Amino acid sequence: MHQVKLFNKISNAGLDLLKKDSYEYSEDLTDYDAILVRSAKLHDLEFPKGLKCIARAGAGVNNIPLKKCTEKGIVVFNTPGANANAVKELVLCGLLLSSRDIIGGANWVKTLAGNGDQISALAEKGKSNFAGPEIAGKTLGVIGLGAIGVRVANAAIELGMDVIGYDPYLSVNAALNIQRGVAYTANLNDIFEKSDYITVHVPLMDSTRGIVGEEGIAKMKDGVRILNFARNGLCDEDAVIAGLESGKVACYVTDFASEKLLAQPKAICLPHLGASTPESEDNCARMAAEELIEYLETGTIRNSVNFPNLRVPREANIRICIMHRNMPNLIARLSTTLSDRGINIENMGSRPRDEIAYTIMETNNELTPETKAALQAVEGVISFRVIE
Ligand SMILES: NC(=O)c1ccc[n+]([C@@H]2O[C@H](COP(=O)([O-])OP(=O)(O)OC[C@H]3O[C@@H](n4cnc5c(N)ncnc54)[C@H](O)[C@@H]3O)[C@@H](O)[C@H]2O)c1
Ligand SMILES: O=C(O)CC[C@@H](O)C(=O)O
Repeated sequence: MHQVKLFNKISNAGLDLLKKDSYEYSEDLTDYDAILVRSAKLHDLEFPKGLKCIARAGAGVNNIPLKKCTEKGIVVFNTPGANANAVKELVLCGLLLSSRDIIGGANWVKTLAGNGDQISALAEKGKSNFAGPEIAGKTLGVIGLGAIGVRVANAAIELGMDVIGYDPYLSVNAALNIQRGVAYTANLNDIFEKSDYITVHVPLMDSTRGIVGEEGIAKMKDGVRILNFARNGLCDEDAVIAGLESGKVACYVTDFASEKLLAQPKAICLPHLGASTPESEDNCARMAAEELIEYLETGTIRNSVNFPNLRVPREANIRICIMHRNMPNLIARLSTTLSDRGINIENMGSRPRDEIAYTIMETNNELTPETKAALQAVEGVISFRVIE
C-alpha cells in the first residue's frame, strides 16, 4: 500500500489516478511514502523515514528543501509547462492592467451608482483620468525564456509588440518554439535599457534572487512597467518601491502581495492567481500524480528536479532501484556485491546528475536480507529499494 500525503487542495484529475486498492491519500497521514503538493512550504517539515518522493503540481520548487531531499534519496518532481498557458494569459492581462488604468476606472465608475441617466455623461467627463498607452509598438523585455516566457514572448509579438528575450540557459526546445521576430540578447542590460515593459519568468534560486534590483532599475527607461508573475524575491521589493515612488517605474504588477506593496498606489497585487484555472490545476495534478505513481510502481524517474531522469524497460522479476553518489567504481562495486552472492544482473540502466546518480538493476534471483544489507553498505549508496 502506498500512502500519499496531500499538502494542498489537489485537483480530482490527479487524485482520481490514486483511486486504486494499492493507494491511500489524505491530508491527515502522519506516515507516508509520497507527497503531493502545490505551494505549501515544506522546508520545516520533518520527513518520515519511508518518504520516497515529492511531486510538485506546478513549476516552482522553491517551497521544497531540494538539498535535504537529495541527501536523503527523495526524488522531487515538478510538472514542466503544465500551467504555462494559464500564467501566460494572466501576464497578458497584467500588461494591459499596467498600461491602462482598468482597475482604477472600474472602481471609479461604480461610484457613479445612483446618478441614473447622468451616469453616461459623468463617465465621459471623468474617463480621461484613467487613460493609458497601448502596448502595440512598445518593447517588451522577457527575462527567462522557459515554458511561460516563450509563450508570453510569442503572444506579445502577435499583439504587435517588439520583444527581446534573455535566458543564458535557453533550452533547445524553447529555442525551437520561439517565434521569429523575438529578438534574443545575451546581455540582461539590453532588457533593462530598451524595454517599456519587463516581465520576469525565471525560477527563484540564490542566483536569480533580486535579478531586477536597484542597479537594473536605474538603467531602465523612465515610466517602465514591471511584471512579476514568477516569485516574490526575484524583484527587489525596496528597489521597486523606490522606483514607483520616484516615478521611474510607472506600475508594478505582481502575483505576490506584501504589506509594503499593498500600500503602494501604483502596485497591482494579485493573490498568486497565475495557475488558478481549472485547466492548469487539472494538468498539473494529473502530471504530478502520474510521475509519482510511475516512480513508486516502476522506479522510472521523469521530470525530476534533483535526480536524473531514467527509464529502464522491465525485463526481470526483481528490480533494485539505487540512489547513490556519482563516484568512480561505484557501479562495479554494486555489481560485485551482487555477483559475489550468486545474483545475476539481467538488465540495468544508470544515469548521473552532478554529484548524484540513479541506477536500476534487474535480476531473477531472490535478495536475502544479508544481500540487501551488503548493498546498503556499499560506500556512496544513499538508499535503495526493491520492486517485485
Ligand atoms: N504565478 C504563478 O502561479 C506561477 C505559475 C507557474 C510558474 N511560476 C513561476 O514561474 C517560473 C518559471 O516557470 P516556467 O514554467 O516558465 O519554468 P521553466 O523552467 O520552463 O523556465 C524557466 C526559465 O528560466 C531560465 N533561467 C534560469 N536562470 C535564469 C537566469 N539567471 N536568467 C535568465 N533566465 C534564467 C531557464 O533557463 C528556463 O528557461 C517558475 O519557476 C515559478 O517560480 C509562477
Ligand atoms: O499551485 C499554484 O497555484 C501556483 C503554482 C505556481 O506558483 C508554480 O510555480 O507552478
